[in-house]
Amino acid sequence: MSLPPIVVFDLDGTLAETAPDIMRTLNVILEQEGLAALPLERARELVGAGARALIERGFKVSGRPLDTEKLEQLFETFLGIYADGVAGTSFIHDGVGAALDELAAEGFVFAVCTNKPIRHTRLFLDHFGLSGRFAAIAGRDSFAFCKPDPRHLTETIAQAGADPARAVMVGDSRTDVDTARAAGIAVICVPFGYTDVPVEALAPDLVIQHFSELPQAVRQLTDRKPALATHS
Ligand SMILES: O=C(O)COP(=O)(O)O
Ligand SMILES: [Mg+2]
Repeated sequence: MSLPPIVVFDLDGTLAETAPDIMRTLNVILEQEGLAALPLERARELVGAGARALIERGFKVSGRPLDTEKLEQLFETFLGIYADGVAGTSFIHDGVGAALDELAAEGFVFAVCTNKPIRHTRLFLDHFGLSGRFAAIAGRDSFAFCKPDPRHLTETIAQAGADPARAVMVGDSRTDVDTARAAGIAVICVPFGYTDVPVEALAPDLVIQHFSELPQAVRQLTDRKPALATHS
């Protein structure tokens, strides 16, 4: 018996457009602190490394210093506000469901590996009725490490009970490409997420323009690798 092949998805900017709700939450915090709200376009450079980094980056571009204690306090505030509006105007990208159906029919299993806190990740996926589609869901606080640490990805794959030799990561940022490379796992990028450089510059194995291209891209990257035999 062999372990199933797997596609591991990043969440923010990859499976879903979540920036409006994330930026709205950040802006509540900035305004509470007497700073100007930032436009949605800034999401490409601000989102991608988790909520703490988002707040730090938001203060930095606003020219306001932020000490560790204050950051922790604002982070707690962020968690509460965002939990109440995690799926306000966010949406799942077109073609995700059909791509999962097609790959599932070929024996693939799926997981989510995101730097979003696990609480928000579950709230979000539950809202869209997607939680049941993933064999494992790992947020930034699910383990003692998170992307770009490759163990966030490899432990997610292990938790899903899948074959790391036939695994593909799908992401939108340098963090995802760095994580996959460090784990020795193939990586596909989508160009519609949150990155300050074009994804082509990150040199992923493949770039897809739409989720309708995902099944073919995944086949291309997993086909020639033999399945690892299990020892049980
Ligand atoms: O919320 C973030 O900053 C990052 O989340 P992601 O890992 O799903 O892109
Ligand atoms: Mg992302």
